[in-house]
Amino acid sequence: MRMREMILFEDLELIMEELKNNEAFCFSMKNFNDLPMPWFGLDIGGTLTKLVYFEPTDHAEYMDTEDEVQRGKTIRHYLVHNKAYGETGIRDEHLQLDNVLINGRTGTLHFIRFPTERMIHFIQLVKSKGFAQMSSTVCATGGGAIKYAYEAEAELGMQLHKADELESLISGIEFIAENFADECYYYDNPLDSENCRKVIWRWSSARCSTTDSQYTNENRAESGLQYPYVVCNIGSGVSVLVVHGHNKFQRVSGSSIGGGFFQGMCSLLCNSNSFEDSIELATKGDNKNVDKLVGDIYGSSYESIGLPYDTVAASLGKISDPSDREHTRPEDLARSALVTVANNIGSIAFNVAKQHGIDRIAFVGNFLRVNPIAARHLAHAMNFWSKGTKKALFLVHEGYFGAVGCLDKLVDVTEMRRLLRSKGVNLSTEPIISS
Ligand SMILES: Nc1ncnc2c1ncn2[C@@H]1O[C@H](COP(=O)(O)OP(=O)(O)OP(=O)(O)O)[C@@H](O)[C@H]1O
Ligand SMILES: CC(C)(CO)[C@@H](O)C(=O)NCCC(=O)O
Repeated sequence: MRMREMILFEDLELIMEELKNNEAFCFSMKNFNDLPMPWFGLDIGGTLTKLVYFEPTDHAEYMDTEDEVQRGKTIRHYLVHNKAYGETGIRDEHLQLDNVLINGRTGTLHFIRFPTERMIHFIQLVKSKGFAQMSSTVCATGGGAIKYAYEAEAELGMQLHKADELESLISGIEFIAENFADECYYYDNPLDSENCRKVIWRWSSARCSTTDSQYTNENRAESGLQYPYVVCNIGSGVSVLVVHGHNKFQRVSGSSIGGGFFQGMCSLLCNSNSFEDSIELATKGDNKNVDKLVGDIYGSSYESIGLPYDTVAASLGKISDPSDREHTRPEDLARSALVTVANNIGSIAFNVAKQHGIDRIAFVGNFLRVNPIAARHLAHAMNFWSKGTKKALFLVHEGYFGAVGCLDKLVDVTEMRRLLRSKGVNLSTEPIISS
């Protein structure tokens, strides 16, 4: 088991080195030759579980077994024909990606999410629908891949291919952003309601070109997320990573004031029952009614240190007196919670980017789902504090990169097999070495 994880996640170069230097180094590719269709990537997070289903569309070319084709049909019937599963499962149809090439196979990526608190129920559902008996490849990441491993593996009688959540996150970002030109965007004039525009940011080409009317087609969007770049993942909690190259990254900072904190605050302060309700409230609110601004303290900007009049000086600073509570609107409180979380994360991400001399910061995670207010605040904060030198980038598939990335680990395996064969290395078909 250990050996399999090593092969899956260690750097390919390292394995090649090992093989060159140690003739006795022998391992089995049996398990990798045999990655039965269909493939699933599962990211079991602190709040949401993200399920990515890769549906092959090239059966004829690959002569999949009748069994595999049949399994595909059964899963399609349940997963792809529905947009909602029970009361809490949702398929994000607008994110579906067709003609994706993974591990040498072409197919469609489907994106599904449900609350992690339903995980045990999900395992039971998979069992009751008979999906567990079907041979398939399930890659899993996120804290829940460890926490629920026993239940999943014992109840379903299948083995999860486990992957580290941050490795998967970066792999997923790079895989999607390299393959889908319209994935990445930034905001021009983020806090200007009249002139705010989303602009596509090309990962690798020098030109921005799109026909999608929601985006402007500006040729001045130059190059995309080249190395190094910062990733700020805003899930339940926040992780900030510096990425120096392929498979080379470091988690340099984090914060517990993230998406979980926002929803917790809205639940307490505004009786909000869901993230969507909290966002709706925040959209109607004005944080200036409850937050104390620099202008409220100075009567103007604090120019000598560059703090504008409308910068929040103290979150919730206008409602410290108990008598203020009666007049406080839930909408304003929700907006304040949103802006506070966004500003705090913006400040951490900016300091990381500054400390490491990096200009591009990609913000991802489901806190940004249906949440342009937070994204625009982050964009403004990066722009303002860096005097326009650092850019906040956003990605369309927001919270799904971990799930895609753990699937994408299969690509490395195929690539490794190809490389080893090209070097004339004979692979053993003995069972995998453990230890
Ligand atoms: N439908 C939703 N239900 C609950 N939270 C949602 C929903 N949509 C967006 N969110 C926000 O997304 C956050 C979770 O984001 P994400 O799925 O990226 O993280 P996670 O993987 O659950 O957490 P972590 O990475 O910290 O383990 C929530 O805390 C909430 O702020
Ligand atoms: C614990 C994880 C990595 C789980 O995804 C995430 O929730 C997180 O980064 N939380 C913030 C922890 C911190 O304060 O650094």
